[in-house]
Amino acid sequence: VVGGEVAQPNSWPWQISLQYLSGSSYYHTCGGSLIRRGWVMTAAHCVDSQRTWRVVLGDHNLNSNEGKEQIMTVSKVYIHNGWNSNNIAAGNDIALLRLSNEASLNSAVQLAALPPSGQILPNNNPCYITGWGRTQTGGSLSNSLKQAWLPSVDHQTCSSSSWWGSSVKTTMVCAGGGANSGCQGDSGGPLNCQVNGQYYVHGVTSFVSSSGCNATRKPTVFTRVSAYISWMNGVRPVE
Ligand SMILES: C[C@H](NC(=O)[C@H](CCCC[NH3+])NC(=O)C(F)(F)F)C(=O)Nc1ccc(C(F)(F)F)cc1
Repeated sequence: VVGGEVAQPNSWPWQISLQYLSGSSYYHTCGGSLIRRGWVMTAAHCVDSQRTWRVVLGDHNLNSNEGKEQIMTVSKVYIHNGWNSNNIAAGNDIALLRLSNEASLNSAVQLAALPPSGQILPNNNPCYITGWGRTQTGGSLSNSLKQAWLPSVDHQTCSSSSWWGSSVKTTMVCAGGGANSGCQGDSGGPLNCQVNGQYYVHGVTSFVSSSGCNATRKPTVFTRVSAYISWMNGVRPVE
């Protein structure tokens, strides 16, 4: 997250850290959202390589044990059939992770609220991006979870020629476009948008400009969660 501030610990209790095993250590690579006690929603581009994954719930500072963490291994990865790793602009950058155990829900670990199928946010809807991603273009990951104010940008604006043009599809949500943005390491994490006083996860962080995370008129682009509700229900039959 470029800009914004360090979040109050556990104030986004559905945010998870997706980590991969390298040698004898695990490393943060992406964010995600807990959507059922045994299921995490993340980006397909985060998990389209063969790795040993784990999910950390209830975390704030990735480098210290604060006692609220729950560490889960991943038993199965479900990547959207329409995902093409050579064409992120085609969309479908969404995946579900089946956890090996069910999370215990408490003040630090909660389920994300998902929007109704098909819901489209108006322009400039209040939203926050959260994540442990780079804090500057080319910078390092954040040790502590960050949040940044990132109001939604409607499709008409976001797909205009001086913005993202045809790289942005209607199955995506744009947000920001100014000094604040997502950045590498925030992928897969939530865009948390306030609707009628409650936060819903409307986006899965997908891409930013290759010329810089917070490039002007290149808002952070998210997979639009409301376009994938039925796909998710098909993957994980409602428990
Ligand atoms: C460096 C930048 N990285 C990204 O945007 C990566 C996703 C990369 C997936 C492929 N390895 N995502 C992020 O950094 C995220 F945190 F914002 F989500 C990037 O590649 N951006 C980008 C690439 C292609 C296109 C497009 F296809 F539209 F031409 C748009 C943006």
